[in-house]
Amino acid sequence: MKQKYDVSGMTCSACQLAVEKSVHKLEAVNDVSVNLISNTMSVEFDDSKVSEKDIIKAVESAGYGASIKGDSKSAGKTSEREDPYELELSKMRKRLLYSLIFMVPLMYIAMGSMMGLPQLSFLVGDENVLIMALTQMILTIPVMIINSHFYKTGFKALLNRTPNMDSLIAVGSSAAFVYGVMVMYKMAYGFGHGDVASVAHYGHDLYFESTAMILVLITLGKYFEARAKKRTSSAINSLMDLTPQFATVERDNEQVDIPVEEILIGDIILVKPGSNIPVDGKIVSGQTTIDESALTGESIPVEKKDGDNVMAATTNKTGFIKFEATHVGEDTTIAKIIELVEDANTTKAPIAKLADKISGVFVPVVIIIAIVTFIVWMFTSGDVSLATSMAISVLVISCPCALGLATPVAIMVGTGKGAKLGILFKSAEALENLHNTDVVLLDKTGTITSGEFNVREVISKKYSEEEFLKIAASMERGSEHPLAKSIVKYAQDKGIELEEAKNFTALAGLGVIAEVNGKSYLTGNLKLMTDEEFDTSEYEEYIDEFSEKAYTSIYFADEDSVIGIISLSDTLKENSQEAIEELKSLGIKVAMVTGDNKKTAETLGRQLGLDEIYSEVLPAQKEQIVREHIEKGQKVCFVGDGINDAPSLARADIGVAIGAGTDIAIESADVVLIKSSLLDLINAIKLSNATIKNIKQNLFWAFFYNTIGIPVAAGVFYSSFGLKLNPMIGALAMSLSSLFVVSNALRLNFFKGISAK
Ligand SMILES: Nc1ncnc2c1ncn2[C@@H]1O[C@H](COP(=O)(O)OP(=O)(O)OP(=O)(O)O)[C@@H](O)[C@H]1O
Ligand SMILES: [Cu+]
Repeated sequence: MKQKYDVSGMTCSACQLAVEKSVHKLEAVNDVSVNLISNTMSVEFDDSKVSEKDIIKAVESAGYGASIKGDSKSAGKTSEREDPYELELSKMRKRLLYSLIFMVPLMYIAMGSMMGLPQLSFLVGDENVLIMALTQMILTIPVMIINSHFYKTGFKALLNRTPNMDSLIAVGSSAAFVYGVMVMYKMAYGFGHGDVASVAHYGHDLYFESTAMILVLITLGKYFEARAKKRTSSAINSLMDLTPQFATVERDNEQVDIPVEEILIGDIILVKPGSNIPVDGKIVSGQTTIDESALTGESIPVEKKDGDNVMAATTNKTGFIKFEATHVGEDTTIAKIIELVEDANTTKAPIAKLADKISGVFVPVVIIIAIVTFIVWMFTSGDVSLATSMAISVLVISCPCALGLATPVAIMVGTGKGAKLGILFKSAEALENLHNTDVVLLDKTGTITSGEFNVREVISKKYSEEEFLKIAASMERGSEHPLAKSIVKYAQDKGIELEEAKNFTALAGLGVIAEVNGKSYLTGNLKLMTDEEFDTSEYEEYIDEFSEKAYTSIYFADEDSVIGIISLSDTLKENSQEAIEELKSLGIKVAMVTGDNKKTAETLGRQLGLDEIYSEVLPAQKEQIVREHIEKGQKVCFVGDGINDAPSLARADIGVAIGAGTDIAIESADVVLIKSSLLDLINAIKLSNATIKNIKQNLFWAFFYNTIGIPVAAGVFYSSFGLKLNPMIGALAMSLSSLFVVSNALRLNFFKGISAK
């Protein structure tokens, strides 16, 4: 089974890896991936062999907290939704403020005298140097206490032998503090032996202010980072905000306002014009127009009356309606969309693998480099102060978070942006891979065309039109196929009374067998007719003529012979032509794969300028075609909507389902286009491209920063260029570097898709 957990206490990608490793060690855990941005973990495990308790324990043994996602009462509920980022931010704001109370005087004492600022008399002069040092130490300790979480998590992780970024900060800042204390001992020794002059110069390299400054700067950096991270989830939050928190419900003939999460299925809900719909349901009285753009992208409001469905998060425009709740809580359409997007963020993009590997060994390697730096400078210069300062700089300048954040933060913004545009990516991998597409295979009915057929010709040489339609529509009533639905509707509109069909059997990709009035009938395409050895020549001339117009014709036969045909036309979706041209201009091959007959398919295919056309394919053959393309080494994207497309959607490198399609198609796909427009396929590909570009920039930056930063901090350029970094500058650089990554990812919010002309 698959389960999601909330994980608390993680600060950087080393933590993430520690959790993953610890959980992966459990037997019967097949897959685990932790997301640092959403602080979630998704685990796939065999629940007959490991329990959820074991998993939670494993996370705890790595030093972090875990709870099952959605376990806490408030999870997923609109009104009680707490903002974890806001909590974190207010905590850090407090820490910063309290730290400043001690930081300001500390910096004044430590740096002020060098800048010639007036100082308290008991702190100046060689004879007072010990008092000055003591004062600095006393001011530093509170800052360390206020920011002690770095030490708690850092040292704990170090002891767990999974050091993380906090370990670096903890070791770096406490090394500076310990050094300061040691210097004070030396001073005291000097004083005790009457050697005041020789110890006075120590007053300038105590590093107490570095200890405090490192802590404050990193907290400050984390604060800005959290603020930026908060914005990365803004797209999802704005989706959540579309459902109102309260609703007016009729209970015991009284109207009561209750929180949305208390609405039960069957409740009658009242909605005034201008309000958003709280849950999914069916109108029982009133009529109105509803703006469904948030969910379907369709900007023209839809007329709704008695018996029509309404969806949560859409806006009631004009009328007052009462509706009955049919789906509440996690079952509403909007909740499912949000869950999809959130789920995508618990998966890992393949491009993150390298960064993950590196950040797994990053911290120990940095600690080793720091030790080597210290030893080398000790031996070459003999200056403890210099060696200490360099080693500390190495520790605090190294930034594993920039590496770890590079991918997930961009995926977060990318999937959120996608959701806003009506493109749902179900996994990070889908968002990453889509941009590599070589060939797009498009299903015809419902994908390129609207799938809403119009009956054009009804021809029967055996029965009157009415008699024939009666048989045809009666048999088709049991079918889900768009062709069938249109025929039924056509007959009903003509006022034809339908019969009960018996022994209904659907033949996927071929047609239908059913009994009407005790007689058995068959309907379907030419292939079905030839398979059953029916002579179709009587209708050939009509079929040929209608195929030229890209009509789809189906045959009807009784036990003896063909009794008639019905020809239907489908309309191209508004943007299909434009979308196909765009795809080709992106250098992607476009093919159509359809169950429809050859002539109809080719007429349409020529019209659209498709590269390849596959017609009269059975559902299993569709999947076969996908496989053949994959075997040729192409990255295949399949776009479809029907039940018969599900295997192909699952097989393709990327399966894209049309939002208006069947549930099973949506289930099998990696990407869902809510607005059901092919133009969004272009947007999805372009968004994938933009996201990957962004990730690459982030990764480049993170690698570049560390490969330059660490050597500079280690003093590699000190001897030749005199380049030496103060630990405080190191801490500042480190804060800025992860902030850079997050800010860069936020630029993805400016992505603009093409929209319908
Ligand atoms: N209920 C039905 N009644 C009559 N004919 C049917 C029915 N279902 C399928 N057929 C026939 O089988 C053919 C193939 O159907 P299938 O569902 O595989 O693809 P399609 O809907 O035509 O197109 P696409 O593959 O592009 O979605 C149809 O074109 C039609 O001729
Ligand atoms: Cu960092």
